[in-house]
Amino acid sequence: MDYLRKIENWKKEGKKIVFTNGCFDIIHAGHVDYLEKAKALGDILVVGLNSDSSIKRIKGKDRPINPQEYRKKVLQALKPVDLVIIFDEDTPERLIKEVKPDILVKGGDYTINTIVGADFVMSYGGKVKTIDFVYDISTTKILEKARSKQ
Ligand SMILES: Nc1ncnc2c1ncn2[C@@H]1O[C@H](COP(=O)(O)OP(=O)(O)OP(=O)(O)O)[C@@H](O)[C@H]1O
Ligand SMILES: O=P(O)(O)O[C@@H]1O[C@H]([C@H](O)CO)[C@@H](O)[C@H](O)[C@@H]1O
Repeated sequence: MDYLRKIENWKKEGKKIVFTNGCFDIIHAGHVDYLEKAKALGDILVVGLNSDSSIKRIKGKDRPINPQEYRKKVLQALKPVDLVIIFDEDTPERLIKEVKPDILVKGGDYTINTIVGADFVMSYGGKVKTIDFVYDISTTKILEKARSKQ
């Protein structure tokens, strides 16, 4: 797989790989803050992006608003993001096992115990971190606000 070759090359260059995942349906200030802080924990930021069908299963049939290729395009254009990989399962466990990141990151809505893949990453000495929310915003809140104005 092409993305794994890229990641292997970065590792050979001694770069620290940070991995996170999410839906990133409507990008907001919270996402940007989060991605900047995630990137600052290492050298390369790899983002696992939920496919459309996985979002439908997790968040309901009305989601996502934006299809995966559009979500990927926006995410890839953000400064801290080096690589976006779409995954189709409900959790990124398989992808985390492929990528073997040095640092696994999720938002402050998670604890180390609830982060999928945390045990795996810690098993080889990798680190697991959460990043606190600074902005009180989410894609769901944006949609609720927009719908209430209709
Ligand atoms: N306001 C925020 N501040 C910091 N991190 C955030 C914020 N909102 C989401 N994140 C983080 O961004 C990542 C991707 O989240 P996701 O795409 O599910 O965003 P969301 O806005 O919470 O979506 P939804 O409202 O649909 O659940 C997650 O790790 C999440 O913790
Ligand atoms: O940040 P969210 O929206 O809570 O996380 C989603 O959760 C999914 C999974 O159930 C927990 O890892 C995950 O597949 C998805 O990438 C989102 O992060």
